[in-house]
Amino acid sequence: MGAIVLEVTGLKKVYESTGKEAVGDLSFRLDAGELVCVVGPSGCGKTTLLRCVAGLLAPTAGTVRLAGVPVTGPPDDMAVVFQEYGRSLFPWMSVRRNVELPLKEKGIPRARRATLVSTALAAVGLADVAGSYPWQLSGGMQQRVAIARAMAYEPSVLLMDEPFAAVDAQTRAELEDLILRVLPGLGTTTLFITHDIDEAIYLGDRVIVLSASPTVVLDDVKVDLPSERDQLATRALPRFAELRGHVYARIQRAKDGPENAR
Ligand SMILES: Nc1ncnc2c1ncn2[C@@H]1O[C@H](COP(=O)(O)OP(=O)(O)OP(=O)(O)O)[C@@H](O)[C@H]1O
Repeated sequence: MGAIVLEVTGLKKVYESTGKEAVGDLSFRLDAGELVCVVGPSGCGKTTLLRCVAGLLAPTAGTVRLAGVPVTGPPDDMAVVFQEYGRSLFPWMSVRRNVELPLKEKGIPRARRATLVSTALAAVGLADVAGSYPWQLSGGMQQRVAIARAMAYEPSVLLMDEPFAAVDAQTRAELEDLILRVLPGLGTTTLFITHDIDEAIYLGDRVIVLSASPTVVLDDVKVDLPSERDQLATRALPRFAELRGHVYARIQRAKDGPENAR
């Protein structure tokens, strides 16, 4: 494996307004180029974790390091794809402009921007709707625009917060395969949050299982399936079923809280 790209150490988050301890004590690391999925019971602090990693929320204790540098605000070389595609795209900007905007802010020259935008839109199969507006597209297409925007940005780390939770099952499978197809070529390190155990195993090199809140890491499961994944063949493998059973059992126990889950 490559160098450690993302390192979370002793992360704790207490929301001061309510006194709620959303994240208890989390530590894990991601190596260069890995796609690591995070699963856990509902309300266990997955989104809180992602916001702390993204530098959008200050942790109460602990650190997040990106290539060894502590994260104290949104890092330049990180991109985030949220679940709510409807709210993450600007409705008054064309698809092309939406994808281009962060590249402008990054200071990338016009010609290079045009190449990056065209390449990303072609990779997600949206080259022919570059001039359309987000509200003219289906939900799945809008989420593909958000993925293209993240890809074009060429981040060293990509964070995805239940990005496919709001699309139908068929679109979801297509978007999962899109991720598997495009990310390896970018060399991006990805933290992918999902509540779907099958999705976590299908996509991940590893699956990190979180306990109920206050959250700790219960398990860090290596997904030892062939790296070439296929919606039907991979999910039919006996090893896939074993991994699913293992993670499922972990989460069931995790619902009882960290002290009962080990
Ligand atoms: N801004 C906030 N202020 C106070 N409490 C919050 C805030 N955001 C989240 N919480 C609480 O922190 C806990 C963790 O919430 P979070 O959204 O991080 O969990 P989650 O695992 O992403 O949830 P889900 O699986 O339902 O998406 C919950 O009890 C939630 O109510």
